[in-house]
Amino acid sequence: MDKQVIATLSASSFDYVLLDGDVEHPKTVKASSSNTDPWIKPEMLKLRHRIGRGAFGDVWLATHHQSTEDYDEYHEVAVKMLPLLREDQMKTVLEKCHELYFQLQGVARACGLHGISIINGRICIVMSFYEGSIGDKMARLRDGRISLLDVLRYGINLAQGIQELHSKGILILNLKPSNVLLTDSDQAILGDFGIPNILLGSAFVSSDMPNRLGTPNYMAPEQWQPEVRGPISFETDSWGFGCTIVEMLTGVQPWYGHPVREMYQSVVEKHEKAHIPSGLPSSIENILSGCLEYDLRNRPLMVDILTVFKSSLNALGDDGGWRYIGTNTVTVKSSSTGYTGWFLSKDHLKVGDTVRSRKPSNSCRPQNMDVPEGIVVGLDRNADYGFILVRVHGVHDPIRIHASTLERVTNGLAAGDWVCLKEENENHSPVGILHSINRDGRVTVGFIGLQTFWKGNSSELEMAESYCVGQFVKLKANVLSPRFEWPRKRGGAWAAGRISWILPNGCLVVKFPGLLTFRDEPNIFLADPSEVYAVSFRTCPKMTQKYQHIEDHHWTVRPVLIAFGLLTAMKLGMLIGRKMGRKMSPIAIDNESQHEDGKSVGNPTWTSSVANILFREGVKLPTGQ
Ligand SMILES: Nc1ncnc2c1ncn2[C@@H]1O[C@H](COP(=O)(O)OP(=O)(O)OP(=O)(O)O)[C@@H](O)[C@H]1O
Repeated sequence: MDKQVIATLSASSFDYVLLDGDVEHPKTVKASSSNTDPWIKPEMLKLRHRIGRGAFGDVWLATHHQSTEDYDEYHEVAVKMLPLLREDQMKTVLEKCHELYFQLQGVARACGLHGISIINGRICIVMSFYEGSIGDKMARLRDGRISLLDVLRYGINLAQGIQELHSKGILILNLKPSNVLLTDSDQAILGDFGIPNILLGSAFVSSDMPNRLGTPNYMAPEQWQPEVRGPISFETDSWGFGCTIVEMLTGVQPWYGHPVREMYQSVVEKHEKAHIPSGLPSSIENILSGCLEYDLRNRPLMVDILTVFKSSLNALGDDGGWRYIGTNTVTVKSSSTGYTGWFLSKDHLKVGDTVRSRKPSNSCRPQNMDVPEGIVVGLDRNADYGFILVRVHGVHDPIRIHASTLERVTNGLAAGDWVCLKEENENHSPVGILHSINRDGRVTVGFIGLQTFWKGNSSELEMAESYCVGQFVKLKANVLSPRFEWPRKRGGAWAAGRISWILPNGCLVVKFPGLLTFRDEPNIFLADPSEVYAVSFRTCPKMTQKYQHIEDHHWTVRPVLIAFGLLTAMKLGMLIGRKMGRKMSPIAIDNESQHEDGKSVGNPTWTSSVANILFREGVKLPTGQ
């Protein structure tokens, strides 16, 4: 028999007990109630009809009855009923909801949260009711497209709401037009506050509930498998925002009609993205393509989005048409370094910072180390991304250099460095990538095994071996059961693979060009950087290992080598045969002619040249010749 959850909410935590009972017909729900309590007694809620059914539960239109000695009020509310959870998950989810309730107090641009209840054993999030969403508005339009003017207006409202939640550390992870609600004054309001995140890891009673961190059409590459391809971060919402805006502009949902598996393949494996319509103002096109960058570090933050949307709205003419007001200050992607302007804008240099030349993205060695180490002594205030003055040891005058070519080094570390924890933690890979380091030493690191950033201090980290795209790697001999599947060659030895991509948590995407695969067999594998070592032609000690390394480059090496060997042997055989034939036949003919007419007997020129050839070829002449 199912158990009935009885919950008591207080400002600090939820207390709950489980009693035997029918979850569909709860007997009693005991709860404390005060002004600061999010708890709403279920009998105070009257569900009227269901508005919609989403992947993370149903939304109902309901009436909330509030009464005190002085007043009796009835409010229309929307109730999000979460899926039925297993008993052991209830407490965790209730605690998360409780925390969310207090975090959302005072947030202006997100749907108001009235409280939390439990009806029929299901956790209910009680929200303000709005007449409709952007999704509903699009559904009513003939072509489903929203005008650029309205897209910018709604986009600004939405970015403000997301920014408010981000400032409280909340990730939304479920941005889409149906989760952007519209007020009576046609303002956009954020209608979801990270419900996928609240439910992540929960065991649902119904097995068809997706254990997914969002709605597939809008999910960023790292969102599909945050522990493997993560971490999820604020920039994950930039992807969802980008998809939402593209849908508003085109009237077409990203990956519409595609099965979930195909969406995964397109976004995660093939690095595909929603199509940005052409003809947009360049600043909007630029920011949208930034939102849809595969590597989250290259995406803009909400603050960048807000700036661009606001300036683009100002640039719109009174008729809603586009008016040119200048070029965008942020470059899309630097061709020399491979970093986007959004990546570079995440850290601003200050006087006194220690800096060094920035490595090109995904490179192991710096291309030019103009500045191995220097101190910023002056900033060019006239340009956003201007030049700075750097004092370099041994150079008399400060060097004037572009800020984008430098990175800040704090306590010996810079964002992008490969690091490992001094004290190993079994929950995640020991090796990861540093994403940020504050001047006071606080760091965020992406590690395989963690869904979000590891946060700590630089004193807990040390440098680790770095990897780059193009390197060949092999599994370490002492790794008996690797974190990810790794292919073996004929004979059972681990194959060597080539790094084709590096994920933000240091996870290596490895291709095996030397592996002959058949139709459904994968040729792309993942690797934990702590479990592999780099192999190169130079470091292979023996000839056979060098050959094996070449063979690992491509599956055709062995067949081509065999074919080449056979061809050489055949050619050599034919050459010798031809030469032998040429040499033997005149002797035979001549011997015969000698017997027949005796004309050639005693021809010294012929006999000596034949003898020479035969001697060179090592053929023994019969005695007497
Ligand atoms: N506070 C609200 N007021 C009015 N309508 C709402 C409110 N919250 C959600 N809705 C509407 O209810 C419908 C269902 O919402 P719900 O969020 O459950 O579905 P979804 O967004 O499709 O899925 P998901 O569970 O992934 O969020 C949507 O059309 C949404 O616009």
